[in-house]
Amino acid sequence: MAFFARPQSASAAVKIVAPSTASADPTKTSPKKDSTQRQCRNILIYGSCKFQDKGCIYSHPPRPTTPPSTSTPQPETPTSTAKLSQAVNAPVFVPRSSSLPPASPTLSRAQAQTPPTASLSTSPPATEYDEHDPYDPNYYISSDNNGLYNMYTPEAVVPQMQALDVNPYDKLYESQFQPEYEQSFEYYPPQSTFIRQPLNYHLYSHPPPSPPPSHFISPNLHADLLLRSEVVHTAPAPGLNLPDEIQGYHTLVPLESMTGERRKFGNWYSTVYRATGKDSRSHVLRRVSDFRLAHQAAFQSIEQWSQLRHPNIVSVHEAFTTRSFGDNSLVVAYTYHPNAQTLYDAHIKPRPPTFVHGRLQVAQPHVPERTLWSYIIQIAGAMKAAHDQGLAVRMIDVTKVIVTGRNRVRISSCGLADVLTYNPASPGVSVSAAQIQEDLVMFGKLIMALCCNNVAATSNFAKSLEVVTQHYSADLKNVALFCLSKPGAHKHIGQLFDMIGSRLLTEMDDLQNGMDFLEGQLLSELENARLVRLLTKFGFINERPEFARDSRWSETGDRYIIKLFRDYVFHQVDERGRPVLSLSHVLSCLNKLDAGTDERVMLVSRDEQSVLVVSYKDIKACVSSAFAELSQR
Ligand SMILES: Nc1ncnc2c1ncn2[C@@H]1O[C@H](COP(=O)(O)OP(=O)(O)OP(=O)(O)O)[C@@H](O)[C@H]1O
Repeated sequence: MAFFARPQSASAAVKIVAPSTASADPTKTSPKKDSTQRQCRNILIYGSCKFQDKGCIYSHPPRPTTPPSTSTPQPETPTSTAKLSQAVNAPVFVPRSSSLPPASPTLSRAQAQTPPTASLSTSPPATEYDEHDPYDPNYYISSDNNGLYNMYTPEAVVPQMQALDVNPYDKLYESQFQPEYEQSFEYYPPQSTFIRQPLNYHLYSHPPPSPPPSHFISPNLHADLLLRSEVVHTAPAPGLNLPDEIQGYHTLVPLESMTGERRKFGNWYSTVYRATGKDSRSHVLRRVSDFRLAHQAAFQSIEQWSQLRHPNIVSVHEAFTTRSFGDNSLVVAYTYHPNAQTLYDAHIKPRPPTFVHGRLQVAQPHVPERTLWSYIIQIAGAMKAAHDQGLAVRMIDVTKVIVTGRNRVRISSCGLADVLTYNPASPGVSVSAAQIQEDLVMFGKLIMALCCNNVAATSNFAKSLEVVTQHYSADLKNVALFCLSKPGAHKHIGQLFDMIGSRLLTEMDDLQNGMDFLEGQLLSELENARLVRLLTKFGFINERPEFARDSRWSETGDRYIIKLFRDYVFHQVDERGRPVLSLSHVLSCLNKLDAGTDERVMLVSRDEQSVLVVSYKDIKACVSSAFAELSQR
């Protein structure tokens, strides 16, 4: 016999509690007690009973005029329909946070609340049992039918549980506990007694049959982002004798080797440092040593560059002079892009020979054309933005364009050349036509250098053009030739976009695909913070040592629900008793809990004596109220 406790509210939760053997249900009384209602066996066997008038306690119906029928008597008409229909509306669990008192999940309290009319003793008579397939624990294991699993959604589970008082164990129970006297006679209608269910582990919701969605970003992206965040924390090598602080920037770390071969920046040497600014963020300081600023007006261009924001230009913040390095230095501060490398380092720098297909090879692979087009479009876009603002880039070089992500390039060191080559004779920052043309030529040289893997590609122009023709499309060659062609009054960067029309579309497609990919990756991590918060709450609430002896804390009300839910999420076993270690199941349960969905879940106590059907919404209320209670203590 099982009970559906009468609801005290309109809660959606249904409580199903296993019966106590000490139940007072009249249907479970010993069969001996109603023996006077039963027909005497002697009547059946011999046709009469010689003890009929001498105290036989069984009933002795008058002799029939016709022989008694040998057919099996019809079972009692079940009166369960009405009772079951009441049980349908029998929710009981009310979260503690609600105004009504919670239903106790403990057996005794549940029994106290249980109206006899909702009893599962209204189960169909035994004759109906035979229509059911016998319980086969391996049935679900061997089946790969997806629809089968769908049957065990929480919605489907409740009615199934109610119908589950039919199983072959009934017979076992009967054979063990019915007196032999009654066992040998099928004449007597079987008693409606509760049969203890073996716990059906199949009724736990299974993980989805389809492969679970990924809950984490791809390992490559993860490694890339991790590296970037790690790089920010690298410490400077000792003994560099760098200033502790300059103009509010501190913790300087050089981003390039201070020794070995160094290229000149115009007539000067420059050194790039990472430094932490007043805003606690990392910045790049490009220092030009031994530069004496003659005119403060030279900083005007820096002002203008600092207002230009473009995705392919490293943002300029400020410029100043300093003697902190022991000389007269000019410093320009830029945005820091962790783990960036120059185009030179990425594609041109000679690499040590490597084994390819078992052979030692030194050949530098050519930059793929698609990548080159992407670079060209990005740099051209940056140049156009600068030119439109009346600024010339003046430093378009493979060592001054940095790669800051997958195929993502930015022009670094903008504005520096303006300060270094400031001419007081032509004040103002308006860009001259010659500088614009100069930018285009520099751009042409950069394309040639990337195509030929050689910074000095244009010094042997004919040979370089041959390489370009051999490895790249005519469109690419035309773009390089256009940039390197003679300056003209009407030659400008906008014309380049007219030449590469369809390539722009390809680049746009790639960009959007990249965005889709990143959004997908973001989506997979979207819930993680919420789940950590939830798990933290569980950690705070479950099994607190100071309440270990306080059964009111852990074994009743909200905390009990949380405890059972914790078991449901983490401590499930499969039908063979093996732990279910499905991350997908954990994440899906926790997500539903955090969302507080109306979906119901079946929680089973550890002793398998109580079953609660509770919605995630209710469990969420339990967690909130238990946590609130904790935080108020
Ligand atoms: N804004 C930036 N964010 C992060 N790293 C940068 C930034 N600007 C430059 N770097 C890095 O600093 C290092 C030095 O840059 P630099 O422009 O000096 O290149 P270089 O190849 O050393 O040229 P040069 O020999 O002229 O100094 C490079 O590794 C580059 O990737």
